[in-house]
Amino acid sequence: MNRDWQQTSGTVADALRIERVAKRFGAFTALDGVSLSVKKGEFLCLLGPSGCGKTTLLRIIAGLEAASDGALFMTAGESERNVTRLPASQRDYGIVFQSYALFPNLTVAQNIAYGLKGRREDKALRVTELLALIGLPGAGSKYPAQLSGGQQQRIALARALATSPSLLLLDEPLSALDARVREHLRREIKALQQKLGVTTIMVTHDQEEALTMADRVVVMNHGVVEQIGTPEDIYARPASRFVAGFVGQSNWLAATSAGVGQVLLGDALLGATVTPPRPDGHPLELFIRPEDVQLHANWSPAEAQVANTALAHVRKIELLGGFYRIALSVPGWGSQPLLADVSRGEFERLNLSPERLVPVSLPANRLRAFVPAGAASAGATA
Ligand SMILES: Nc1ncnc2c1ncn2[C@@H]1O[C@H](COP(=O)(O)OP(=O)(O)OP(=O)(O)O)[C@@H](O)[C@H]1O
Repeated sequence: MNRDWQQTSGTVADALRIERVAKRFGAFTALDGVSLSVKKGEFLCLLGPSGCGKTTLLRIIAGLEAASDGALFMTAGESERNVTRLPASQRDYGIVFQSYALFPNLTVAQNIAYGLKGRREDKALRVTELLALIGLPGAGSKYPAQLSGGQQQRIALARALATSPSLLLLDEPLSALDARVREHLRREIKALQQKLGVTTIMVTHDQEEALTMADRVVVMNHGVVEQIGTPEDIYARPASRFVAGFVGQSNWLAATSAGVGQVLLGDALLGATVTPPRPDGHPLELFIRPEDVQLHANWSPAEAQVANTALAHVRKIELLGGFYRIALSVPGWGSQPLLADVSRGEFERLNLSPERLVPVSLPANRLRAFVPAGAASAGATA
């Protein structure tokens, strides 16, 4: 047995383990101690803004770039292998890049068969199987230029899957396609990945893509991992100020800490999730999604007693397709702008109109407090 292989216990559920990987380009640190593991059969997305290091991490996993520090382990059967120094050609993965990267002078069938070894008839059989799998059964004799962008990317996917690799790496595979094709292919790739159960890591800067396709999302910023979680975790329970601001729409309200689980917003004490606790008077930024802001039809005694409730002025009403976005300001909370998203049915029930007063609540379990970006001891809610 190769000495790089070792029996492991408890980690074989992980297809890939990355331990404190760093990458430096001269004096610049592109990755700063990234650790994560990918479960067998999982679809993991690396999400982050341009330059955060996600492509560099994918290239290190592929062996196309060497890590400056740290280690990578891949699992095969019951064994885990240290692949940190293994050349790309000896790693078991298929890869799809943003640009289709098909050979223009080879037919679709020849492109797919490119990495396959063995008898000609076996290869032909495998190509037919793969073409059926990606929904292009008759395309084998065509050339890439005769296919649309979306079709070419499906061929690239078939080529990456041809050798049945244990790991599928996708580097922004949809970003060169137009929106409609992109959405369609998202669903196709996800369905194919689930059908084959192939462990997949996809790089994207598109949050919608990550949230709709991934089992877990790794949010990166400036070469570090900000949060790893399910799409629901990332969206509803962001672990840092950066994640909260990067993913989805959010309201940000300046407040100060005021005791355990409480904040002072304008003149009002509100309940909020503030962890770790901050000393009283510490500046905070309150975060709440527009769809979590609740509007009430009446200012009844029952509503008045709901915690975190006050009267708001309706400033502006916008119809954004399937829902209304209502701009509010609440004098009792310092009159900072506050957006609320309500469904069309809810909008009718509320009978809203500009300059009306409407009771508004910020549910304490959806109201999260972060230390403002750039403030000392940058902290986050858990
Ligand atoms: N070969 C290189 N030499 C020097 N700097 C590099 C090299 N490759 C990447 N970088 C730098 O490392 C940082 C991370 O790059 P990377 O391509 O991983 O980012 P990314 O998150 O994938 O962004 P994008 O979506 O724009 O590709 C960037 O600031 C980039 O300029």
